[in-house]
Amino acid sequence: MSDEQGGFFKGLLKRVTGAPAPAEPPEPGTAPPATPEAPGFFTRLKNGLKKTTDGLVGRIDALVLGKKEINADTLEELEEILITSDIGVATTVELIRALEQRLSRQELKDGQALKSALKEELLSRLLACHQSFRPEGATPFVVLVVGVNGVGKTTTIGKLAARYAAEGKRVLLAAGDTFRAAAAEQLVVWGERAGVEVIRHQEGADPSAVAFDACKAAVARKTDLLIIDTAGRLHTKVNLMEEMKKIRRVIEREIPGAPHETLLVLDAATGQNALSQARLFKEAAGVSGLALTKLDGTAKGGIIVAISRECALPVRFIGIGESVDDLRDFDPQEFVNALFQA
Ligand SMILES: Nc1nc2c(ncn2[C@@H]2O[C@H](COP(=O)(O)OP(=O)(O)OP(=O)(O)O)[C@@H](O)[C@H]2O)c(=O)[nH]1
Repeated sequence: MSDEQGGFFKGLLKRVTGAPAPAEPPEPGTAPPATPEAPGFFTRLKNGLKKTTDGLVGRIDALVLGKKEINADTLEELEEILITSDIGVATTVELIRALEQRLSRQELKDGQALKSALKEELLSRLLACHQSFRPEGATPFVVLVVGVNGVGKTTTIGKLAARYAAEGKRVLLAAGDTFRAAAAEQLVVWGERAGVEVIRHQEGADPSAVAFDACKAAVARKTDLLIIDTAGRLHTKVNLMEEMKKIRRVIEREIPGAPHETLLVLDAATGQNALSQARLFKEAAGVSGLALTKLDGTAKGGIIVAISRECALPVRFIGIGESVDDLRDFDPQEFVNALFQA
């Protein structure tokens, strides 16, 4: 079993066996203990972003602590913090320029004002290219999911299938990753859990043939949402990129206007690497939206700002854990609030 499979099945096992033990009955005459509420998504988001918060906001706090005034030197030090928090050089330069202007307008009186100004500037950049994912306006609505291996594509598809099936949509999955039999198995497990069918072929089959069959089946079954997985292909392999173009051509021919979304899945923990994958895939694969996974447990969450700003692509979803409800619509306001632990 590969590490990825191992991780997947371990995650599954954890979920299966991780149910809390039945509570002891309360002592006679005592009130039953209050059942702790499962933490809400915002709390989980805050917890998930903790490392990024510590690395970014924590260092800003340390920078301004005890400072009587914010000046050009403070902004220079802030520049270094932003760059090393994976916000990216281009976006950092832009942010620092905006803060310099605020400084010259005497708007940055103290550390708190600096933090608030930075929060506003980050938010406005995230909002500039924000657009939520709405699988509407076409039946079937076809989503092609791309990205290098191990970033969380299959998991993301599984989570989306579960969510939209629960909303009452007719969902169909296609196991276009025919390079690894385990990839299709993994998708089938997610499909079973969500009560969603999976179109799959033998290992080594032509992924375009899977896409073709899936499109035909989706039209025949009046599916609302068809999600097509692809192999974890490396952007350096030209032939694999060509194959992705072939899959697109097949989909376009079968369902005019499709794919309606080409979702690039990126592992946030890979930082600058995720940014270069986004640049390459954007051109080669016609990416229209992004899913940033594994924001939990990484200090590199700032990459979300760099990617959405520098690639001008909307972040549709963020992943903050392995369980089914750890994939959420990306909400810029909620994200910056969680980042600044507001
Ligand atoms: N902590 C955390 N783990 C995640 C998240 N999303 C996915 N994972 C884990 O990342 C690992 C890889 O996920 P997969 O979905 O198998 O990745 P993939 O891109 O489909 O990989 P290939 O099938 O090899 O192409 C699994 O162990 C997932 O449980 C997330 O948001 N947070």
